[in-house]
Amino acid sequence: MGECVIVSAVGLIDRDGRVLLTTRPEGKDYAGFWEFPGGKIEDGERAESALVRELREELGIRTEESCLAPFSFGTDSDTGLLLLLFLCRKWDGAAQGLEGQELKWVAPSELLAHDMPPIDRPLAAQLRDFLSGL
Ligand SMILES: Nc1nc2c([nH]c(=O)n2[C@H]2C[C@H](O)[C@@H](COP(=O)(O)OP(=O)(O)OP(=O)(O)O)O2)c(=O)[nH]1
Repeated sequence: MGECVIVSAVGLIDRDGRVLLTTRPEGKDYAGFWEFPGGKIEDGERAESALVRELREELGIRTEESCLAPFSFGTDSDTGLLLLLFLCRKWDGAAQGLEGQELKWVAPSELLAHDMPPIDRPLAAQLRDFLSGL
């Protein structure tokens, strides 16, 4: 049994109700797949501070822990990955792909039309339903 890797990720929701997806960089797991921005939580780090840090490093936007609302989580039994998905509607700055990743603001109904790692698909479906008021 391998280690549990915990990842914090976020559904950033803009004023039009669209969600930001970004591509996974070349050379990493699931390269080219669409994902929610975020990354691994470092030793001793809180889930929310990891996200605030990742959003600054990867997208150049600033947010605060109090702007991150826990939404859902998913697990991958093959890899032991635990993905914590937060939602955020408030940040400063315009998101840019600082690590060469592509960015796309996606309508909730279009989320599942994107290739995503398996752990993301049920989360994307929940998010679509939540944003559509189902
Ligand atoms: N950020 C993010 N990672 C995801 C998602 N879905 C999913 O399976 N993952 C996986 C891919 C990776 O195995 C892991 C995240 O690791 P990462 O590569 O982004 O983390 P990191 O920036 O700390 O990377 P590194 O230290 O390994 O370079 O979670 C998702 O929606 N967002």
